[in-house]
Amino acid sequence: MIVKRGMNCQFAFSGSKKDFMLASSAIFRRQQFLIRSLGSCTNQTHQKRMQGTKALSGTSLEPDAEHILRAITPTLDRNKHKGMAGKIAVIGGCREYTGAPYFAAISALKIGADLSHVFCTKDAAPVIKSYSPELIVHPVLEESYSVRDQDKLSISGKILAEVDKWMERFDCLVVGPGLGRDPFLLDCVSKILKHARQSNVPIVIDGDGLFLVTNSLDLVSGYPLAVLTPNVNEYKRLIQKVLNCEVNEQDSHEQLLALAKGVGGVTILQKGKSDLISDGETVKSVSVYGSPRRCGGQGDILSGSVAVFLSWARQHLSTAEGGTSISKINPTILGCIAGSALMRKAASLAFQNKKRSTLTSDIIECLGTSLEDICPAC
Ligand SMILES: NC(=O)C1=CN([C@@H]2O[C@H](COP(=O)(O)OP(=O)(O)OC[C@H]3O[C@@H](n4cnc5c(N)ncnc54)[C@H](OP(=O)(O)O)[C@@H]3O)[C@@H](O)[C@H]2O)[C@@H](O)CC1
Ligand SMILES: Nc1ncnc2c1ncn2[C@@H]1O[C@H](COP(=O)(O)OP(=O)(O)OP(=O)(O)O)[C@@H](O)[C@H]1O
Ligand SMILES: [Mg+2]
Repeated sequence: MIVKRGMNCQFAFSGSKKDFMLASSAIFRRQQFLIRSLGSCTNQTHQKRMQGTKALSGTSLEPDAEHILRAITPTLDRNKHKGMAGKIAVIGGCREYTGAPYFAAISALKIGADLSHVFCTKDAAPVIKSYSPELIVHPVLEESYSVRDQDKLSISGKILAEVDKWMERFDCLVVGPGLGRDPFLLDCVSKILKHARQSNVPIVIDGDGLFLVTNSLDLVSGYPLAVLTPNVNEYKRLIQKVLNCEVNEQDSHEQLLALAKGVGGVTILQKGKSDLISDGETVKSVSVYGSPRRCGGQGDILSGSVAVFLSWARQHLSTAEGGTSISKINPTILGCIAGSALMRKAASLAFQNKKRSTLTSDIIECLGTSLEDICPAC
């Protein structure tokens, strides 16, 4: 029996010494937990207050992501026509991977883009179409095994022409989810990247797209509308290639800044426990609590989300009258902050509902509610 005497927590205890130790250590742990919780509440309140004043000033590391989400998400207006809320294209999807391009493309729609295209290999297309009738799927890419050497030049020309027909209409490309690493296919995608760049179309590069650009940095170097979204492995490869050293976790901000500068000022979103974002000028961090589930495909949701928010940020900045509080921030950075914060909020919500069985599709189902919470549609 435990009797609590007053506030100083002394106990009358009947039982063995071992029982007493166990019980008191449990109480001690509970007390510590409460103290930590109080501390973190105070910290959070303090942090919120700080965010209110500093978040958008460019000096704060952790920006007010909700404010950014509210500012850049377009209103729903009956005068708008189809396409005005964003047209996104994902270049990815091969024999092995059909989930990744689907996750990226459907996430873009679930957040609020009007049209989402997927350019994938011929084998992957019927599979991706069967996941969703909402996606516009182009079975245009080819892998080496299906192309004779003598046909490569003409086929690559046809692929490029097919993508070019659409290029100028897209607000953003996502290149790489489930793309695979076939050399002929990657060669065609290099050409698509060059055309996108010539047309000033923003590009989010993820997954195997990062494998491609890490080996051919010229494809993105110096292009301010390029966003790279590396995971731990992809980041390591980029650091080795660009800075010729190993990842340094002690100086992670400085190293990310140097990496983004080293690739000519592209924006890099380094995914992890906290997401770190830099364009070579500034570093921002998104640490909104996400989910402890690490199922595959969450990076794909992120790349589709960043594509939408980056398009919306550009649209917002081009139409905003005078200086809004975020008008001086690079739209690629705004897109990354918004995409990362929403993805993490949705992951947290999905985990509350599904716990260990949380899957990527559960997180996608929470994207709408999570955005609605921050930024109601009406
Ligand atoms: N459903 C689908 O279609 C999906 C398809 N996807 C597509 O797959 C393609 C390849 O992408 P990727 O992410 O598997 O390749 P990459 O980063 O080289 O990792 C390879 C290996 O590295 C390891 N590893 C990974 N993270 C680590 C970490 N944090 N810390 C330590 N180790 C870590 C881990 O190896 P392991 O633990 O098994 O040794 C992992 O298996 C790409 O196109 C992508 O879009 C995915 O989007 C998922 C959903
Ligand atoms: N340790 C972590 N804690 C919380 N969130 C994390 C953690 N690691 C990654 N994330 C979040 O999960 C998302 C996907 O990151 P991840 O590193 O899993 O990408 P990925 O490996 O490219 O995923 P994919 O399986 O789609 O290829 C990011 O938004 C990131 O913020
Ligand atoms: Mg990935």
